[in-house]
Amino acid sequence: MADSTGPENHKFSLQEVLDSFRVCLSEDEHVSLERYVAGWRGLVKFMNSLGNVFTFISKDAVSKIQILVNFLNGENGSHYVTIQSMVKYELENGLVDVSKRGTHPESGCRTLLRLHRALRWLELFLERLRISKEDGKTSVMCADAYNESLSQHHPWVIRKAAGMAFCVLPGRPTFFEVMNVGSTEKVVEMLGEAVPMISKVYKITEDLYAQNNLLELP
Ligand SMILES: CCCCCCCCCCCCC/C=C/[C@@H](O)[C@H](COP(=O)(O)O)NC(=O)CCCCCCCCCCCCCCC
Repeated sequence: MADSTGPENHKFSLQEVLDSFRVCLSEDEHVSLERYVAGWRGLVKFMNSLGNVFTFISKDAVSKIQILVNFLNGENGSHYVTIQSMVKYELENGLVDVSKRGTHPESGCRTLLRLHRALRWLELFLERLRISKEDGKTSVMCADAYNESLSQHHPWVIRKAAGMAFCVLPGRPTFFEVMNVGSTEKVVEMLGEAVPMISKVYKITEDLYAQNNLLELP
């Protein structure tokens, strides 16, 4: 009998989540917003399964995901099919606050930029996890990845709170177990495939934002 439980109910695997970032790319390197957002949804679910201390992080991610979902389901949804079409549509129609926050504080472009910056953190963190040894500390990997990327965009108080959350991250064995991918070898293999895909999505988005001068949107 076919599995009728659907992706929401069957046992959570990080592999499926990371797959979203593979399938969000079309052959001509357009990035599907719906699948990008689906990837983030899965990541948030994973993060929530690690404990309540991460709620302040996931809340922010969830509200950003929701903003994008509203655009996707809204009357102009056809312009939000890919990140490329979203950028074009919002810029051509003056829907982005470019230098300071004004009439469009929650544009798709600035909202996605926040997730995009966090994707760089994810890429760096997963790569550290992939090459880590048995006694590797997830808190250190996470903090190093954060300091090298996302932290540069955060004020002191957020950096402090993030640092505290990292300290209570579960250790590498628990982390690998919660991923629900299988043996350590399997996890490493899965990460070996996922990280380059995430890098690719990151790079395409980064280039698109750079070409349109969108990397510092308020
Ligand atoms: C698994 C450990 C989770 C560590 C997550 C590391 C990221 C730390 C980010 C701390 C963000 C704190 C919340 C607030 C952020 C906002 O101020 C800030 C700016 O927004 P604004 O311009 O609208 O004001 N927002 C952001 O930068 C967006 C942050 C989005 C964070 C999403 C993190 C999701 C992490 C998913 C974890 C999955 C781990 C999988 C690993 C196997």
